[in-house]
Amino acid sequence: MSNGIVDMLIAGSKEYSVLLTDSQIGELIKYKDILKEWNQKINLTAIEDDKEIIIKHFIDSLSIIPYLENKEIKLIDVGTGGGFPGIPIKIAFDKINVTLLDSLDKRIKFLNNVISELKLQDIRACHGRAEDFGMMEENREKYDVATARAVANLPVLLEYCLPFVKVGGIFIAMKGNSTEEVDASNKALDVLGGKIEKIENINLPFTDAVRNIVIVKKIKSTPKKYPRKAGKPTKEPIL
Ligand SMILES: C[S@@+](CC[C@H](N)C(=O)[O-])C[C@H]1O[C@@H](n2cnc3c(N)ncnc32)[C@H](O)[C@@H]1O
Repeated sequence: MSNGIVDMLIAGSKEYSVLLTDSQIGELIKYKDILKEWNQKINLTAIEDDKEIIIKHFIDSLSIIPYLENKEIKLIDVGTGGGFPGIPIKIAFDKINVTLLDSLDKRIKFLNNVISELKLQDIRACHGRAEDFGMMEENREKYDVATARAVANLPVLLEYCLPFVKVGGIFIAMKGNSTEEVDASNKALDVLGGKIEKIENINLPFTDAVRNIVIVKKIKSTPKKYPRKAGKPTKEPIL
């Protein structure tokens, strides 16, 4: 294990007040190795360098932990891809119950392999589209938190994610510069039952990059007709 990347992981996560144990660090490094190995066979990430994986995938994923309540919450990560932010959050914050959702089955196979290799508990990887999954009774308004990073623009993401969130829960969108998307989201927020609680600008450690964390509070139940059928939210966003 290279000390350079371990030091980076420790220092970077500390910036977000996340103090990793030796065993959590070991799990993250093992996850990185499995990610790199599977990335040779299936497209999981364009980022292949160890340090870049640590910073742009792991530390970035951990940046939302300060916004989670410190109790046994249920979280769904929509469009999780290679497991971001859901898997680093699960590793660093063990008491959380995580559902990873993605529409590409080969990514789900990878995620199931990570879950079994790391012996992670209270986490499942599901193959499906947010539009279909969010209509199922067992998923509808059943989560305290929904997250999404690099999946779609905010009006579309609100339609994908708010149906999963209980009234009183939150949706956390991880964005670059979110100003235009936030401006375009008033109607979607109103229709789907959300309200922007805050937008945090945070610096990604070891880089000049600024990230926007958009926290949307679910203030009323989402009408049953949303999400609309698969593909419709992107083709005709609620604007
Ligand atoms: C650019 S990747 C981002 C992956 C990961 N969140 C990250 O930040 O590295 C977007 C992922 O969202 C998934 N996706 C896109 N639309 C989706 C939908 N409607 N329902 C579920 N997954 C979706 C894609 O299959 C892809 O894995």
